[in-house]
Amino acid sequence: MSTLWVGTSWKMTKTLTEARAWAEGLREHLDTVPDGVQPFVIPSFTATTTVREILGEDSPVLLGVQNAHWEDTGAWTGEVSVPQAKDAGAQIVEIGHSERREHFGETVETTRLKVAAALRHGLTPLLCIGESAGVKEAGGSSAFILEQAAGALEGLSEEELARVVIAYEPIWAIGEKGRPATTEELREPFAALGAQYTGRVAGLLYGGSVNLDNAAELLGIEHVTGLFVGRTAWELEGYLELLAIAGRS
Ligand SMILES: O=C[C@H](O)COP(=O)(O)O
Repeated sequence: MSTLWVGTSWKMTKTLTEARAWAEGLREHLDTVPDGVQPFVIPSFTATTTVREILGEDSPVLLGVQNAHWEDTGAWTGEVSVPQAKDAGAQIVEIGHSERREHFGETVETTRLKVAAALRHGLTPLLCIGESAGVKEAGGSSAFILEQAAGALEGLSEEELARVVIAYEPIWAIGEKGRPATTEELREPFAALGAQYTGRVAGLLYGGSVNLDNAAELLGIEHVTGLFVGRTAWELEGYLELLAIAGRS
């Protein structure tokens, strides 16, 4: 059985006090992380080093950042580079989340550059893809996400591809304004992604309104090898329960 990845991005939430409490709580419960489950947490940049220090250097919990620039250094005010993220303790770089595509001009081209930068520095790119409600209604979900993925992963060798994690997060299913996807709705896009990427990438995750009631069912969809979670995992209890659910899947 392949590893099940179960992780959370905190998006733009949590003070350092809150980040500390969550990370310390997780550290205390590490013995409950089931075998075969790969936990990861992606805090705001401000909490990266704090969470790294609390979890420790050799933690089984992987640590990520929510974005990083494709250049290693330079005059890019407001940006953080992959080497800087690595220096702060990150092992994963989240790339292309729909909120970044919508609000911050992320494109297929910038996701490609960022995937390459993460790989160049030995970090795991967590590439997010997902279609809008309009694309879904027009019947174009699978073609759209395959194009996003192919564009971002263009030119990679099989060895490099094997280090990439893909998270399929339909925009219509994400966040407060989203609605949970049904397993029926997800079967076709995952079949399309699976046909291309199962066995070639490190993980094929689902994200978007994952909760304690739908997590097991989502993990049962063919080709799904993990969950990428927002709100449900922001409370540590929710995250621990998701890890336990994955352990039973
Ligand atoms: O990064 C996580 C996803 O955007 C999902 O967020 P959500 O679980 O709150 O819908």
